[in-house]
Amino acid sequence: MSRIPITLVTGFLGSGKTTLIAQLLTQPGLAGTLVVVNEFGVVGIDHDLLEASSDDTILLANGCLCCTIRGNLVDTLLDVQAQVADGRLRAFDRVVVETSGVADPAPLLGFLLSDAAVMARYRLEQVIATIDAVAGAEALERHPEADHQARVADRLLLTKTDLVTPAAADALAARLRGLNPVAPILPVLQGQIAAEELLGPGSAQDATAPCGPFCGDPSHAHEHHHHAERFSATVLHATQTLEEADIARIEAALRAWAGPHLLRLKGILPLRDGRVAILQAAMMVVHPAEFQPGPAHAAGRLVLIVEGPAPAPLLQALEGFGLERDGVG
Ligand SMILES: Nc1nc2c(ncn2[C@@H]2O[C@H](COP(=O)(O)OP(=O)(O)OP(=O)(O)O)[C@@H](O)[C@H]2O)c(=O)[nH]1
Repeated sequence: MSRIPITLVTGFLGSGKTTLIAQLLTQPGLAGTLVVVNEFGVVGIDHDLLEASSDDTILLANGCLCCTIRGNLVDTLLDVQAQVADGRLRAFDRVVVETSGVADPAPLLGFLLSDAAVMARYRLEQVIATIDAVAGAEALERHPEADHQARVADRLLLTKTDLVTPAAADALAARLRGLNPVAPILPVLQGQIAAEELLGPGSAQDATAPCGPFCGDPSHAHEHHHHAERFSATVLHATQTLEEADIARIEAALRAWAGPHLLRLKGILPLRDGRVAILQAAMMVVHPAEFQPGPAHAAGRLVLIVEGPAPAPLLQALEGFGLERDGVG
């Protein structure tokens, strides 16, 4: 059974998460989506769109399902699977989770990645953050949650650019690039974006993104480390293919070091046998590596987002596997 991809949509209060998701749901490709939201109705669902409901899960006319988080996200994700299994809920092939605007997504990623039952049925595809061009800079300044949301995202969506000058939007984009040098920044008006542009394999596996976490173009002057910042983003390039046993050793090195200082780690490492190993971690959780058939000439990358500078002993250990730091911190 193939695992169901999860896209986490994070972003500060009022930054346009609901607008984005509601717009995505109108697109035919997303008909089999289950949307999980924090509060009933936050997806702004027009009641005409509602077709049926079971417990607190509602079926929208376009075929999407929408449910509210009961207890915690892990319980909800397992519960909806149980509902599908016993026929109470129609099957779904994608999950979009709208997190609370004030939630720090890093612990949430940790919970997801650490739950074996969830990870057996689902896979974390990507994290999208909406950043409000009007209020975003202040939110980043005042709220560590907003800062974390921007740092851990695979894609940053700059919303409400119609309400600010191009110079202000550029200044915020530059700031975001400083916080998260590896995520592409996409301006989105009223949530209007083609699902294909946004969803899909996710950056951890998306070696072809124009300038994503795995941007390999040396002409892109990413600033990967910021001494003045509390956090650093470090990108390591794979200079060689690896054996499965090497991946186990890399996981062990990461486990020895993971902790609350680790906001997020994502990696795609090519193996000698043509597969790739996908690594993901957040906080103290290092999810067991997943092995997939790799795209030909997959460019291996590992991105570390940590509080403080990336620890030298870990970088040294990773260097032993041919993972070389991209740029100087
Ligand atoms: N002008 C303008 N308004 C927008 C845009 N995107 C969203 N909005 C408006 O911003 C307001 C907040 O958007 P929401 O989608 O509810 O934001 P949210 O992140 O889901 O908010 P919370 O659920 O409170 O965290 C709504 O009134 C939207 O219509 C945009 O690109 N331009």
